[in-house]
Amino acid sequence: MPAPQSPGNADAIRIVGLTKTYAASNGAAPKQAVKGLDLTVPAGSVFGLLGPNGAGKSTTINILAGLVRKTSGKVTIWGFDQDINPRQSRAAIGVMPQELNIDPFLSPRASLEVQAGLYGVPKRERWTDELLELVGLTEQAESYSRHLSGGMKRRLLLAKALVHRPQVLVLDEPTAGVDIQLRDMLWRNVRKLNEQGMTIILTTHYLEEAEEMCDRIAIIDRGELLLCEDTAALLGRADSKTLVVDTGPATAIPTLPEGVHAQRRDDGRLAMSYTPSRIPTDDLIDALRAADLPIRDLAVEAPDLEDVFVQLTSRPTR
Ligand SMILES: Nc1ncnc2c1ncn2[C@@H]1O[C@H](COP(=O)(O)OP(=O)(O)OP(=O)(O)O)[C@@H](O)[C@H]1O
Repeated sequence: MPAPQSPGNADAIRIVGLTKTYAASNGAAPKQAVKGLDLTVPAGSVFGLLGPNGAGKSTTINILAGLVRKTSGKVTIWGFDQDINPRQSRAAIGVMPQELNIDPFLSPRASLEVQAGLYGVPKRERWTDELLELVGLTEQAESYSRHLSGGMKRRLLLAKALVHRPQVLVLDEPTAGVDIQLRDMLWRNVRKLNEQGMTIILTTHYLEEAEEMCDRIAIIDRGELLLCEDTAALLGRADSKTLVVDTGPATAIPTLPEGVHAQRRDDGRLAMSYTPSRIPTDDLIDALRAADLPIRDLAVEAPDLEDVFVQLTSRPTR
């Protein structure tokens, strides 16, 4: 697949002042799902859009995909303003949705051909065989899609999102409820496509996955942006560490500096959580020595994205 052309600037997506209010229906009040969102996704990045349930992630993605009409704001995809150049901005993005919206009576090959037709991809520019190969559906190419397993349907959705060779690929919760093999296949493909120059945007509830895959992460909550940073910088924000020490057969917890939270883990090791900006690691070691505890082995556990997320939103992801 040829590397996507540059958008003429460094941003794959630019969102300015985006709002979305769903109209009142069935007695429910109008719902403002997105409240003035500003967001920029650099070209070539793997970008994570995270947030608790109801944060406005799907609404934002559906606006990018042209499936939901924004209330106000400006959305530019690969340099094309959605309002001024709707066709080009739509052609620059491919979306793998959460729902398995596949025509059960079409084969995977026919689904891809129909999708290519919808995007106006000329026959000679189609890459149906390559796509089937990419997602591992060559053998099932001519079967009815209704006979595919759930995992195979998801793979077909990925292929469908790619028929028009978009510069930006959006994956909405791509691994929710999928098995490890499919997850590995997805991430291998995502890495490959990204190496070829495609910008990837993904939402996920699995923070380890975001931490591993994304080089930049935005966290939104209640329709507003809480932060948008490189993953490494984001992880550096959490001012917490855990010192885990094998103190031998001892079970008592020694006197430790104030503010240290200590517990014995199931394997007998002493785990001490502390705030490194306030309590030097040395003070913990000194406290163990003062209590005559041997230090047979020790490890420092760094904070992960889950810690940062909970600190920022005061809620777990689910
Ligand atoms: N069609 C709709 N009509 C009315 N309200 C809606 C509609 N779609 C979403 N909402 C509301 O808008 C808010 C944002 O929803 P959205 O689906 O964008 O969040 P999300 O971050 O994707 O959440 P999740 O992680 O649960 O998928 C929620 O309060 C939701 O109930």
